[in-house]
Amino acid sequence: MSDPGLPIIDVAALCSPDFADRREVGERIAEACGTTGFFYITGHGVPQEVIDTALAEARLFFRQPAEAKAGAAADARFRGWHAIGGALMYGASRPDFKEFFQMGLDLPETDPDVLAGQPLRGPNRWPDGPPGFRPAMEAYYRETGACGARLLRGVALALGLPESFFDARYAKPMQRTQAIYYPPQPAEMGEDQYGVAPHTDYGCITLLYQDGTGGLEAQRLDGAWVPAPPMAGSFVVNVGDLLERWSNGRFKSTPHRVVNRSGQERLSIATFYDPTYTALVDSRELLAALDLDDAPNFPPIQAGDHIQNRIAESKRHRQSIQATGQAQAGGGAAGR
Ligand SMILES: O=C(O)CCC(=O)C(=O)O
Ligand SMILES: [Fe+2]
Repeated sequence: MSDPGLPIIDVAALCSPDFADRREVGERIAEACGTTGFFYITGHGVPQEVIDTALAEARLFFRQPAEAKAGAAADARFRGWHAIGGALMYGASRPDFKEFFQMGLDLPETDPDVLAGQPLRGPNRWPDGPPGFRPAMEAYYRETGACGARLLRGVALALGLPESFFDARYAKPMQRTQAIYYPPQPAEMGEDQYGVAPHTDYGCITLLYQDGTGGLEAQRLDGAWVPAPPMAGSFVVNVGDLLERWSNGRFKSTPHRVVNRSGQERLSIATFYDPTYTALVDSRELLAALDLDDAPNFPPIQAGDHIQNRIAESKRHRQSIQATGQAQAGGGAAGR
């Protein structure tokens, strides 16, 4: 296992009955989040079989012809399959060279939040095949969500907050789990063609499992881009915008990107583990809890509104690029 130069944290002790053990993990998380905002976790408790099965089934799903995948074409809530050309990061000049399948908290049409038209809420959308895809993705969603909840207890400790701080704010999480497929990228596409253009994640924390291909890069505080290569059995975790806001800027939402220069296909599965839509992200809570006089660096915002705003921003950007004829691929919907 080569040293990726980013912190590797064994988080198994977050489940220890001994508070001192849990606090020690919190300290390591504080160190990582306060610097790169990008780290690897081991001892995460997600069974390897669940990960391997989800990767294998996702690979089978993506390798199908477009017509088969179109049966689960993304709806207005972003659930389902997004074809290539569907995502354009704010500031990028070309759509990301990737396709993806997104699922979230599976809510029936009769759910009060769905009835009220809360953005991104609703039932998942499934393709006809492969038959193992749905159960594999559902297991992955469940396990990585549980892992996200455990990890957030460590993040709370890292911020000097009660361990349970995030629990109530995740009663109905905006978890989005996304299988992402990067086709082999022809070299002639040039340097400004990204798998995912530089961006920060919109929510709190992201847990990412990547196959062995490589291509993910994170930006250090000094501006340098460093590789975050695959490390078998571990997740890459990064801080998103909402955690930066909640922490009043102590933890940074780290820019990252994917450049697939391998000549091979690449597969990853990201879980954006984000709060209830209506959870108020207010850094004054942290300042009060820690008895600090610092001024809040961000105005309070509803978690879902921030995520929705960033998706809308990315969509507007895509439309303006397409209007000026710069984009090489089109269709689908922007964002995640
Ligand atoms: O596929 C990856 O390695 C990263 C994907 C990513 O950063 C994203 O979708 O936000
Ligand atoms: Fe990302």
